[in-house]
Amino acid sequence: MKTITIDHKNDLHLIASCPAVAALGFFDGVHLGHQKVIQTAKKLADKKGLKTAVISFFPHPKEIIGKTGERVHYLLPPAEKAKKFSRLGVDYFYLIRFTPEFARLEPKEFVWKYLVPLQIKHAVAGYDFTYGRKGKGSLDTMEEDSGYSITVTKVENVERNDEKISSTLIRNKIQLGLMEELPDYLGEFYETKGKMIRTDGKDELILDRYYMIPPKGCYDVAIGNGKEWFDGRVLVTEQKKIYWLGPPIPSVWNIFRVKVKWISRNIHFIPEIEEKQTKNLVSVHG
Ligand SMILES: Cc1cc2nc3c(=O)[nH]c(=O)nc-3n(C[C@H](O)[C@H](O)[C@H](O)COP(=O)(O)O)c2cc1C
Ligand SMILES: Nc1ncnc2c1ncn2[C@@H]1O[C@H](COP(=O)(O)OP(=O)(O)OP(=O)(O)O)[C@@H](O)[C@H]1O
Repeated sequence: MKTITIDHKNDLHLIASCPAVAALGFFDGVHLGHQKVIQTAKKLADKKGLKTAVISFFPHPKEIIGKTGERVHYLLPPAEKAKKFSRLGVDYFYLIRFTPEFARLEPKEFVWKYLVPLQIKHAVAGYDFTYGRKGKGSLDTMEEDSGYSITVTKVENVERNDEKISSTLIRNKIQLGLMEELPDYLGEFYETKGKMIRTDGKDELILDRYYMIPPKGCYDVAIGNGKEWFDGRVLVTEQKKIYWLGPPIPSVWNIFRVKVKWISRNIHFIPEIEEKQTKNLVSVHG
């Protein structure tokens, strides 16, 4: 898969792309609803003999046009989103820099300045996808906006428990520490990346940017070093610091860079007691 970052300086006619079916949207977390949209685009592309593209944005539109200072709690950094797209069989990931200037484009301007030069022949999105200034464009307006050069497919909502799966719903679950419920929405456990560092005799996990950390509590997790997974427990403190609680990690493990799969909140461990104990931890390495 080719990732192409686009800002207003790019001349899109010079980008080496092929005619494609594009899935459109922000796709934070690449949850099961997003996967359905991308799989639909892929199937249609295969049928039409075209490439599959995802057109997305960064940062999140809310950070640019929302109330000043509004912070979006991202589920995944763009590079991890890209890996998930690649696994779904996407050929081109066009990542457009969302700027105030870009947000002001009228729906038609977006279609003619971006979709047409990128050779998008067919667009796929969910019912609630919008584009252009004040989100005035939708799949219902895209065919006309493009002078009927782009056809569209609207994907039915993917639901769980009578509710539309959404990035917002997943963010809310994480904020409540309901990590064990996430596979129902993501199709797998929530996975984050970071580094494990030793500070004051304790092993602290520092997540990379653009991931969410659940609230204060003890969690069962699995950490991965790229080859294998190791089960253990972490403590998340009020200040969102994450400490490894054990069991001791085999010393042969290179654990500087780690993946962390958040499995469930462990209600048998009380954060206050664990926090006191971490103060006495000397080493968790075997
Ligand atoms: C060219 C363009 C301009 C946009 N301008 C606005 C805007 O003025 N206000 C707004 O709330 N959203 C704006 N958006 C964001 C869209 O409404 C929408 O959130 C975005 O395309 C992602 O779709 P999704 O939320 O369905 O994933 C714009 C999007 C595009 C592509
Ligand atoms: N549950 C779903 N079923 C089908 N399509 C979906 C679903 N959720 C989102 N989509 C579609 O996937 C694309 C990306 O959507 P978007 O990033 O807005 O997801 P979202 O989960 O609704 O996010 P948020 O909660 O931040 O609004 C859009 O085309 C959107 O319509």
